[in-house]
Amino acid sequence: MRKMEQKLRAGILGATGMVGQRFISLLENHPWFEVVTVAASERSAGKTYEEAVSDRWKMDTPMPESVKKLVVLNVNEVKKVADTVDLVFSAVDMTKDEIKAIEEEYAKTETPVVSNNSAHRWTPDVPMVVPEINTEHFDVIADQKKRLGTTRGFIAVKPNCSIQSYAPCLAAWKEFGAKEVVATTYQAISGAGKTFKDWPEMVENIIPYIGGEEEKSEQEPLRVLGKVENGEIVKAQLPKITCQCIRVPVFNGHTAAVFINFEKKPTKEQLIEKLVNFKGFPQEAELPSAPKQFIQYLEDDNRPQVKLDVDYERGMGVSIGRLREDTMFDYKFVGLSHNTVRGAAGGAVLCAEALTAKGYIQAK
Ligand SMILES: N[C@@H](CC=O)C(=O)O
Repeated sequence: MRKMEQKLRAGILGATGMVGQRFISLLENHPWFEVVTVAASERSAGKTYEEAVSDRWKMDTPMPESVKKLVVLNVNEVKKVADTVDLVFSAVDMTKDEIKAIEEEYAKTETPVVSNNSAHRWTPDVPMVVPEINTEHFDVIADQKKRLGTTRGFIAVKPNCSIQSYAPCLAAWKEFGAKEVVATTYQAISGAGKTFKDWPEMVENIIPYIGGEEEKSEQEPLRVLGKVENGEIVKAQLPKITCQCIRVPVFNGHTAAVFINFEKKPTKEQLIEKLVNFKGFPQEAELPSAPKQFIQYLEDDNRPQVKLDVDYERGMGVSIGRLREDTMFDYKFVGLSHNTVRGAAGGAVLCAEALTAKGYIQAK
């Protein structure tokens, strides 16, 4: 792993919410980034982070001492926040249009923005990256900077949490030409920023609707698998994906049950071999948050299980199991990933590490 002479100063936008808290806990003792600024809505501004969050801390590790006394800044005071940092992680909770605008404002202060939000996921010159799959999409940053009129400020995003338990398989199996995918996701309540305490109706319940989620789950893998053409990302045409997204009474961990057809049907052994050997830039560059093994394949019929497997590779790995031939499709399988680590803050931190290692983010 590369050593940093001086850590980069990081700010967290939307620091008091569930994903903001996850950023803070993942960045505790991070070798490259140090959280120096926390920003949130006007309601929290002026309080210490500890006061602003008080009994709303939802992580299973204690609030890091290093952030407790930081005074929360107003996220709308863009220049004031940007002046204190080298990059920001964004988990702001606003309308899509407001997020689009404020993330661009931050980029225009020459501050790289690495965002967990969906607002810019389809902006043509904004890369949406799973670092094991498509860091070549960072190439569009040069065109984005021209559009924004910046020299170092830009926006990069990570995709939705729901796709992380099956999209990596599609990338690993690219040479077999996946052509049709039917997926059902079983999504944890932390994806909605909730605990069972603040969402008691989810106890022993299933809700078959998550607003906007099915479109994201069907379309976003295609952008991740797409290519860069003339400074823009052009999405892949295949596979066709149809998806149902269901909220289940689990705290952390999104599971997906997937059926798949290929152009060239591989053997089960070939599929497993591709999964377990799949790696990318994070593993080659030994990025600090990279899982050593991105995808594990579990042979037992009763795996992956949320309780046993959600924290695989500190929540940064993906667990696949139950791969078998199907009567209507070529194969079916089950995938699991940690929705607030790999699927949210952890995915964004890995993205920022890849951007730093490739020279897109430096000290101001
Ligand atoms: N929208 C998702 C969160 C993913 O980023 C969910 O509700 O689970």
